[in-house]
Amino acid sequence: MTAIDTLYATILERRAADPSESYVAALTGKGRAKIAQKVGEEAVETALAAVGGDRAQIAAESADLLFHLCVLWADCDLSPQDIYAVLEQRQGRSGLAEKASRSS
Ligand SMILES: N=c1c2ncn([C@@H]3O[C@H](COP(=O)(O)OP(=O)(O)OP(=O)(O)O)[C@@H](O)[C@H]3O)c2ncn1[C@@H]1O[C@H](COP(=O)(O)O)[C@@H](O)[C@H]1O
Repeated sequence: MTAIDTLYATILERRAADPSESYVAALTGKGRAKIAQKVGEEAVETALAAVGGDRAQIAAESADLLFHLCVLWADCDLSPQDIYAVLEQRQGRSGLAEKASRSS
């Protein structure tokens, strides 16, 4: 099990928790648009940290991003395995071939 699988399992458990005791439950209760907004904010913070070049900050922002992405997947009824399956389908294919297939 990867750290993402473990985190995702925790998120599934916490979705139905008391929102006053659980960030996952509180954010989930605000709806998918709010979760998606948080993913966007954390992605920007990760990108800005990368430009700044502080490796510890990049790692911390990346962890925030992955966490919020997992909350979003859970809300969309997608599991990490669904994402891994897409990544595995792309394994061994050139990124340029992938790009060409998307634009055709
Ligand atoms: N990995 C995380 C994790 N990463 C980040 N965060 C929270 O994500 C929030 C987002 O950070 P921001 O700086 O954007 O803060 P904010 O101002 O509080 O956010 P908003 O008010 O805008 O929503 C912070 O409150 C962090 O604590 C996390 N909260 C929970 N987890 C994991 O989820 C598990 C369940 O958490 P609870 O649901 O709180 O029990 C925990 O045990 C952890 O394993």
